[in-house]
Amino acid sequence: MLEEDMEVAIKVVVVGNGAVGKSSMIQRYCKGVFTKDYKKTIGVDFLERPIVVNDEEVRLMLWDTAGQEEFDAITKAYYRGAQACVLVFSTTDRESYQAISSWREKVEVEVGDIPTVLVQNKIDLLDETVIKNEEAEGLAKRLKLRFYRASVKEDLNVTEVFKYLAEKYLQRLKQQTAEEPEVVHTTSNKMGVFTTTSTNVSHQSSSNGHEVISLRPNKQRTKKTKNPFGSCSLL
Ligand SMILES: Nc1nc2c(ncn2[C@@H]2O[C@H](COP(=O)(O)OP(=O)(O)OP(=O)(O)O)[C@@H](O)[C@H]2O)c(=O)[nH]1
Repeated sequence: MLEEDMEVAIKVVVVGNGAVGKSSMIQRYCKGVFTKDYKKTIGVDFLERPIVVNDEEVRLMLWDTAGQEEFDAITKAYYRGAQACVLVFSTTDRESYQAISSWREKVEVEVGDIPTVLVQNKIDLLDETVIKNEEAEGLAKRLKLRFYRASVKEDLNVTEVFKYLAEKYLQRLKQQTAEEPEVVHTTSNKMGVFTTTSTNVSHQSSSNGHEVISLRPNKQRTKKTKNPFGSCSLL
């Protein structure tokens, strides 16, 4: 167990070329909806969803970054403090597949090696695929990443992606805590990107610079989480 009665918040960045389905994935996961309209993300959006992983309460904070290079300067700033990453490409867009390594580098430069997953979205459009299965699997192997084929439209494998990342993150966190229990200390200003105003928040940083935001229990909030989408909010 992590510290009892603490809730861990994990900042997850979702990155990849424009129109691969990043916003749709986050909307699907946090709100349970899918829209056919394409609305280009300007800069960064953010939604959250609480989940329970191995009996731990975890709050996933999902950062939706713009895929267009014109927004690179803005989005890079938001990678800082990220604790997990989803790299997305589309079944019908070869360029988005070819760009994956460079997206990974952009994130790594800012935050180092964090739990990361590779997602091929839009597999409902497999008839129109421009990427062979072996190619996608080869990429995952080269990058040493868990690989999911998903369809946000059909709600295939979306939950699994985020569950995997949360598990992987908690696993690393426990390893670090077990190896170096004395280095968990409180910081006050590192996580400026989290705009929560709760007085029950404490920020912690572990030895490798990964950030842990622990939210002390807020009875009102934890009691009304029966609907997993109920407490999603767009900031
Ligand atoms: N067929 C199909 N279409 C999808 C799927 N996921 C997303 N789309 C569509 O793809 C288009 C782009 O989706 P977005 O979620 O806006 O893409 P994005 O990656 O956030 O794009 P940027 O904001 O430009 O970075 C929209 O028209 C979505 O409806 C899917 O699984 N299958």
